[in-house]
Amino acid sequence: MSNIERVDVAIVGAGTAGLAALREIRKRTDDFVLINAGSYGTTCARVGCMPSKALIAAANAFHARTRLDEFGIRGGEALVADIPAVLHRVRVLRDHFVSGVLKATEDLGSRNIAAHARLDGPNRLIAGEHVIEAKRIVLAPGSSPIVPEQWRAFGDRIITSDTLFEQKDLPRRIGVVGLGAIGVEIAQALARLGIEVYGFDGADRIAGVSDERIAQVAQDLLAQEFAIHLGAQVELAEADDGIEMRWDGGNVVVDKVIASVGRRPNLKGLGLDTLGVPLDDKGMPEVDSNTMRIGDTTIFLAGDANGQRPLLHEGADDGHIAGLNATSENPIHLSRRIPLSVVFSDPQIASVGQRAGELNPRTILTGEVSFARQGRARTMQENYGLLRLYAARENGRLLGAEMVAPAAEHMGHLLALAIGQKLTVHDLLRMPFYHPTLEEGLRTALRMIARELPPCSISDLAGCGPIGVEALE
Ligand SMILES: Cc1cc2nc3c(=O)[nH]c(=O)nc-3n(C[C@H](O)[C@H](O)[C@H](O)COP(=O)(O)OP(=O)(O)OC[C@H]3O[C@@H](n4cnc5c(N)ncnc54)[C@H](O)[C@@H]3O)c2cc1C
Ligand SMILES: NC(=O)c1ccc[n+]([C@@H]2O[C@H](COP(=O)([O-])OP(=O)(O)OC[C@H]3O[C@@H](n4cnc5c(N)ncnc54)[C@H](O)[C@@H]3O)[C@@H](O)[C@H]2O)c1
Repeated sequence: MSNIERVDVAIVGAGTAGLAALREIRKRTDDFVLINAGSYGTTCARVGCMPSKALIAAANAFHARTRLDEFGIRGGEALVADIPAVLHRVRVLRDHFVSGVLKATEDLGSRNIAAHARLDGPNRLIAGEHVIEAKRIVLAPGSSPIVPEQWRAFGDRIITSDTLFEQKDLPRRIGVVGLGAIGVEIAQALARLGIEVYGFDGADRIAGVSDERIAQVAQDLLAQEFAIHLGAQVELAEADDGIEMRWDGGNVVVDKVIASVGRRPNLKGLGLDTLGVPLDDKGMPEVDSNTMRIGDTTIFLAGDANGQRPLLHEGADDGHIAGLNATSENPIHLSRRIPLSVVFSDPQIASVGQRAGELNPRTILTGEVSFARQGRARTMQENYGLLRLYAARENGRLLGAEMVAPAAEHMGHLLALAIGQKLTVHDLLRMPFYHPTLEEGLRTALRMIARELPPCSISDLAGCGPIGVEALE
């Protein structure tokens, strides 16, 4: 072991959260080290957000052929998905995104240590040959896919998001266990590329949707593309021609199984037990989400590793807050953004603000729109899905929304702004709704709530009732 190295700040993990912390820390001090185990380039760019979206885009492009006939365009059935080429493109894009991320650390020299770090008390880290004493420490070690122990016997026939994008080709039949964000996105993409997909979830709703109606519509739509079994406990067994998936109610043989049953914070071996703070049964300390501080220590836990909001933009915010606090004398408390999540299925599944399950049905008004007959959605042949808005009964303030809808990513952002600005349904109805747009569907849902509220003036323009002509609504 070398001598003790003393620094102001040590960052553990060069993922999105760690790099966001690094950006803040570099503005204030050069006296830091960054320690990263394994590959650089971040989970998001290497094996997460970006390669998954590249795969989804290819799948959606191929799937478009199934609607061409209805547009009057012939010959779509002759198109072929060249899976190795699809996967190659995913990796080319992935490499491009990773190379962009690598620039953030290339000039760090000896301040960048490639090693696994563990705490050895509140201010000390052991990282390979290095012993580092730091006044403040930002821990941002991320999370890893969970693979049930008994499945490990199936070797590389069990795929996770860590290995999916490395595949050179894909087999004919794939089981997907866990239909959260990852499972839903990947299962639909693979099905659209022509693979027989069998999806399972132990819960009774997909993609963590809390609104029962939205969950049902999402499930019905996705079930048109691949088999969905909910409330299913799946067991795997060796079969002559693959892996047999058994559940209460049936069995099917597949070639490979994707484990998408969640991700676990990388806390094992991190030495949190040396901090002298209470840990819960998962080994997680209490973390203040406005400072990212662990208890009253000088240690900050950011990103997926704290298990609070395992999303890219939230991890970046965590890192930013942790980086600020790791270089500040007095704690800086920052408020968090309006919750927003988007699952990139087609249609997209999104939630913004408070979810149905978090609200008291007696104190809210609900408005909804089905996109089945919505004008613009019909012109694009994307006329499916449902959006539900929740507003406070007492004053019409928008509280949240859940949706499975075309362009949900855009409506989700618009609604997040409205909720953040504490706008009411009447305020929203005063904005222009261009014709013909999907946002006109949003207006329908807003009007539904407005009808339950006392009128706010003689006319709030868009709030006046529907015209009653489908193509104009
Ligand atoms: C398939 C997939 C798709 C996703 N899609 C989206 C999406 O569309 N939108 C979205 O918002 N989010 C998405 N996410 C989630 C998003 O990728 C994560 O929330 C985000 O990448 C977490 O960043 P992080 O900095 O916490 O962790 P990471 O980026 O994983 O960084 C952690 C780093 O710490 C290192 N490390 C771990 N332990 C140690 C240690 N002891 N010592 C030193 N280094 C260590 C790791 O090797 C890693 O380099 C997706 C995730 C996956 C897997
Ligand atoms: N578009 C996005 O924003 C996006 C995309 C992918 C991932 N992510 C992030 O990555 C994180 C991890 O995603 P994920 O989908 O792996 O986790 P998740 O926790 O969202 O979903 C896991 C699913 O697996 C199910 N499950 C758990 N154990 C099971 C079992 N034994 N059998 C059957 N089903 C089981 C759960 O009921 C749940 O529906 C998410 O929390 C999300 O924040 C986000």
